[in-house]
Amino acid sequence: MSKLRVAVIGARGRMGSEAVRAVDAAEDMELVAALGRGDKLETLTETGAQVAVELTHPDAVLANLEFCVRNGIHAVVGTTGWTEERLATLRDWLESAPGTGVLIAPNFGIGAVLTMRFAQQAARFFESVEIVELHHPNKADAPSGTAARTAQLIGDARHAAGLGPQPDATSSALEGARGADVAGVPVHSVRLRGLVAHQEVLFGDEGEIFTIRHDSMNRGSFMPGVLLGVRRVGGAPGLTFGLEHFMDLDG
Ligand SMILES: NC(=O)C1=CN([C@@H]2O[C@H](COP(=O)(O)OP(=O)(O)OC[C@H]3O[C@@H](n4cnc5c(N)ncnc54)[C@H](O)[C@@H]3O)[C@@H](O)[C@H]2O)C=CC1
Ligand SMILES: O=C(O)C1=N[C@H](C(=O)O)C[C@H](O)C1
Repeated sequence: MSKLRVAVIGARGRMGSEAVRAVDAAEDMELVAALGRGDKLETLTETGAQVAVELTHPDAVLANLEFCVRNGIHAVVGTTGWTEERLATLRDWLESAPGTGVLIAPNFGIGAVLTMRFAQQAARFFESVEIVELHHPNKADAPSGTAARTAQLIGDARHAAGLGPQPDATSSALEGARGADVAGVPVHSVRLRGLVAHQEVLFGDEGEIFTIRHDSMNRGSFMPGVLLGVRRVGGAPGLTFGLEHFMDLDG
């Protein structure tokens, strides 16, 4: 069986270098290109890449994906910074490229995907909810893509269940003290040397607290998810948002 021809964009970064190693070690894949900042995207077409793994920066990801989609190269994207407007732009490009698939995974960690699912399930049962995400201090964005996605899923579930805003009597606060409001959920971002990627979702109601916590101790933890995405994205034309769509969570 022929191997999947895979490229990594952002190959010299923390995640990209790990992805290069993982793709290289996968028996069903061939690493055909490892692009860093300043390298030409044309290398992707010249090397016949079938799937590109995109792990760069929110400012760079759209241009890289435009090139991939216009050239029929499937993409597995870990880069953060997605807004509805950016997603709409990407969907427009994909409409003109039937057969091309893009997976955007806010988090490739299996435990992080489960955290999001469990938080979504728990949302309607608790009056209060807050998210604390904790990352290394070199991270470019805050809140994390994972926390933003988790908050959105919780906010949507609360709305669907008819829950109103959560109680909060704060009438005076230093700016930022209550975190960022994402879909009605306060999100607090910690940046601390020594951390990799961590998240706590705290649910509260009268007399009980329910906490869901996930810790990525190293970036190797993301690689099974990256490889799953690479194997599956070619069979999923259009935009897939979230690795859970390639996992049998209810099985
Ligand atoms: N979805 C997930 O599970 C994960 C996502 N991330 C996200 O992945 C992204 C990268 O994270 P890190 O690897 O920690 O960052 P990093 O800063 O270590 O690496 C990014 C690399 O991309 C390069 N780069 C920037 N612009 C480029 C361009 N136009 N073309 C090619 N290379 C370019 C940089 O020079 C750098 O080497 C971030 O958005 C981060 O939040 C990080 C970890 C897990
Ligand atoms: O930058 C990181 O490190 C991570 N970014 C992603 C995010 O913003 O959610 C995924 C993970 O948290 C690590």
